[in-house]
Amino acid sequence: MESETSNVRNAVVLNGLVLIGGRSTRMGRDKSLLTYHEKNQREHMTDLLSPYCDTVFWSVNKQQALELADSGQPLIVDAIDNLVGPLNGIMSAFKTQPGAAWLVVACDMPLLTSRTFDALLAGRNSAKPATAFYDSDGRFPEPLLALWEPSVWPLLQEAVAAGRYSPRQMLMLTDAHLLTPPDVQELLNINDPVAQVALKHQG
Ligand SMILES: Nc1nc2c(ncn2[C@@H]2O[C@H](COP(=O)(O)OP(=O)(O)OP(=O)(O)O)[C@@H](O)[C@H]2O)c(=O)[nH]1
Repeated sequence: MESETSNVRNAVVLNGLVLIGGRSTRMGRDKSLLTYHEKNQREHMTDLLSPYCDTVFWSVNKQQALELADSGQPLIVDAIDNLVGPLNGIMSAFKTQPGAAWLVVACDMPLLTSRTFDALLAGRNSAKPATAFYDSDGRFPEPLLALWEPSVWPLLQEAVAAGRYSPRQMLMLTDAHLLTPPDVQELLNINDPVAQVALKHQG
């Protein structure tokens, strides 16, 4: 009975969202256009998400929306006024399709593999507003790889109205279901050229 119930809950559309709308000020170049694998990060992440998702969207800022208008790539444009940061992408996705669940990933996690996504999907608890991993210190949720359920949408709206804009805070406030990642190294963010060079030397 339990598994039947969770199957019914999981019958909602699951979309992918690759966050590429950031400013990349620390990197000095658009992080989503960096190439660590055969394709740049925005395309590589799309390939990783595709097997799990009905449609994979790129979460873009308004300038990128103009540049990518003819790309054929499904886009979600930041639509929340005065909100800069990844939460704008997540909120805008729910605004577009409130009834869908969203598998959201940042573009700057080049070590992610399907092993981590398999674990997230296998550990999904759709009775909770979100499922995510503990980050490298093992105490807090990693904010930019998470599966957000439709039930989180009103909670996000309330939080933003109260002036809270951090996805990590959202996961904590909403009592997200948290998992231990199969390999915490895969959650590494590469935000600046020093980290990028260190990664190259490491690999
Ligand atoms: N759609 C959207 N995505 C964002 C926004 N800000 C950040 N992101 C994405 O969220 C992820 C994490 O971004 P951060 O590293 O915190 O910020 P950033 O702007 O990319 O980089 P910095 O300017 O160096 O802080 C990346 O995948 C970004 O592309 C935003 O305002 N809108």
